[in-house]
Amino acid sequence: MADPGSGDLRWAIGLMSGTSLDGVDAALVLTDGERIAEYGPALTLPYDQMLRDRLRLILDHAAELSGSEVDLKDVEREVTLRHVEAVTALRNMVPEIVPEIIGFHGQTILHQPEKGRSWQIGDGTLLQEQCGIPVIYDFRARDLEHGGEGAPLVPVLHAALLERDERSVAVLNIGGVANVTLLGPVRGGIRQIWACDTGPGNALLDDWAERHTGVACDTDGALASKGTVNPDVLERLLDSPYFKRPMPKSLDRLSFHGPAMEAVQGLSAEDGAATLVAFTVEAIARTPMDVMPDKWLVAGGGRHNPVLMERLRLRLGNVASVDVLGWDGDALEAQCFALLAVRYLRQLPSSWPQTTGTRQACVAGRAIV
Ligand SMILES: Nc1ncnc2c1ncn2[C@@H]1O[C@H](COP(=O)(O)OP(=O)(O)OP(=O)(O)O)[C@@H](O)[C@H]1O
Ligand SMILES: CC(=O)N[C@H]1[C@@H]2OC[C@@H](O2)[C@@H](O)[C@@H]1O[C@H](C)C(=O)O
Repeated sequence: MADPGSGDLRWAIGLMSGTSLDGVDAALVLTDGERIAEYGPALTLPYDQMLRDRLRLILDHAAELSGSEVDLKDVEREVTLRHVEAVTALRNMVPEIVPEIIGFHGQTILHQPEKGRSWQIGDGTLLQEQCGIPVIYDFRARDLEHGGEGAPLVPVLHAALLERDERSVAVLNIGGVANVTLLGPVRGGIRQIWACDTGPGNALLDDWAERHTGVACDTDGALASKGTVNPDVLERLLDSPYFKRPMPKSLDRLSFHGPAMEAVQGLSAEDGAATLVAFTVEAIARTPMDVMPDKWLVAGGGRHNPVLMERLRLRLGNVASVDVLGWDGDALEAQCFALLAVRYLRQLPSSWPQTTGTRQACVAGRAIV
């Protein structure tokens, strides 16, 4: 429950639409930007197939776009309106709560940290006008300006939630892309935090499943559970300098797409799925880490895939879904952007050299009031 003595506590809405292109996650939390004092409701508003298809087309060609294309502007408006709907639905669940701020991530269509660029579409002004609540958005720009990767930003939330756990813990988010936050053991009241994107999450498997079954993901690991990992193909998939690079580092949804799809090309639907699951797991396991965690906690849609979870357990040992801690593993990223919005209001930093490679601690976001 909320600590009534904390003057900085605010109800904040966080909005995240991830690289899976599956829809908008929205969450309401009471936070001072340093901890979550109370959880409100959370929901996912799925994108319809037409919007998904249009987004995918844009994502596939984003590197060639200028930003002024009519179709891009139209999709950006559609995406923003889906976010307005998500805010409305969330507010209707708890009409007695008045949110003071919205943290709006937007939809990433291109992530090129090596060029100092990360492109999220979404119209913050339209969202603010439609919802009547101040909006914080453009969370990755300042980090990139200071030489950082612009991602991942979620470590600040993981660290806040695990403040009382003194052991070394790794929190995995397995969405379209997978990322890890590594929290070192607490020593003298201080703990080190490292982070990076580890490799693909579900995005390659989603594309493979869609190609072979027409369904947007390998639901409950149905394909992968019937397949066998092809070790030669797996080693080819892992033959990228990315996996040897030290943290911090980050990825675009399509970073491995072409070569990976080519590598699995000749495999059966089942063996391809099993091999892509193994790719996600092995990339996580091979991430260079200064400290080995005592346990691994898994958030994001990948934790719903039993084949992926079983393989993680076999490879890493102590693995559990974050839900065992009472967290909502589907809402964590949205909750993060609520926390980041309040951190912006208090001008607290949200990324550091060890989490994104930025030269200095950065306050994330830009305000529309
Ligand atoms: N029952 C299920 N079985 C298998 N996979 C599932 C299931 N439910 C969800 N997923 C996977 O989870 C993915 C969505 O995960 P999530 O919402 O965490 O991703 P995201 O937030 O869009 O991505 P990112 O974190 O990279 O931005 C789906 O695309 C699918 O691959
Ligand atoms: C550029 C971008 O949108 N990156 C996402 C993506 O999805 C997972 C992983 O790659 C992570 O780095 C990031 O999202 C989360 C919310 C983050 O910034 O922590």
